Amino acid sequence: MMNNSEGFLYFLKGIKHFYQKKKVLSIDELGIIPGEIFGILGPSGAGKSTLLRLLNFLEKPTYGTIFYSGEKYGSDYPLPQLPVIREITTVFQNPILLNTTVYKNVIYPLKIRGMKVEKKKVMDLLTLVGLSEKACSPAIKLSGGEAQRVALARALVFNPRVLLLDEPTANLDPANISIIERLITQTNKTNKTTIIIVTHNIFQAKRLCSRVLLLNEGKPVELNTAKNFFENPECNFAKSFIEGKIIY
Ligand SMILES: Nc1ncnc2c1ncn2[C@@H]1O[C@H](COP(=O)(O)OP(=O)(O)OP(=O)(O)O)[C@@H](O)[C@H]1O
Repeated sequence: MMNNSEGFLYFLKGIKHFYQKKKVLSIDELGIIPGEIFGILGPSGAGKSTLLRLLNFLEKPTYGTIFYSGEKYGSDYPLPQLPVIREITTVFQNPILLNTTVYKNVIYPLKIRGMKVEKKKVMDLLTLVGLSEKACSPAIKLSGGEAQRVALARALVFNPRVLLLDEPTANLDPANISIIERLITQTNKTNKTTIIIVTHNIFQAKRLCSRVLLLNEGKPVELNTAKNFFENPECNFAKSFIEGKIIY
């Protein structure tokens, strides 16, 4: 099969995804560049979370192929094996924490991967998210913003190759948003982590992303550099979306 996947970490080709008989995603071609921060925008129900689920290989697309790191996965191929899946991690909007301490939550991914736990590194990470003093506190007693920061620390502790973020700062106050955004940028710069973020917050996308994709009703409407998208969008739908005129 001919493809243009070269140079991309992910390359989606002929993706169509259905829930029951409803087509919720339809993407002819989409490449994600290694080391970029890629934003997925769009009204509610546009298919953003579905796209993230496919990128995390939580489910197979109904049709089409996902090239990841040069290998083919998708409707005609099996899902990746555990070592590949474990390179990728998702932080959800309402993370589920284990009913134990903050510290044990953060080291959990190291344990299941059989990786060494270096206490100092874990504590440094907790300091970065402003939670070193709560390392021994039960995770269930945390506020929403604190829980979200633990979830991010837990995602970053094993230095993932891909970090998928689904509305990571929805419902958080500006202080928490800024801690999380700083860590996202820093992780991308320091570790060259490829980061794909779904956000309703166009200002956040503008602050963080190198490129953005605008989805509507499961289809790409505009794919552009963040700079061009926000300063000079190509299509009217994007213009209206940025101006907050899309009602959803
Ligand atoms: N498990 C599922 N079963 C059936 N339909 C689903 C399922 N998950 C999502 N959908 C439908 O697929 C469509 C896309 O949903 P998705 O959650 O990907 O949108 P979204 O852009 O992330 O929306 P939001 O911004 O509201 O989170 C919606 O119409 C939704 O109702």
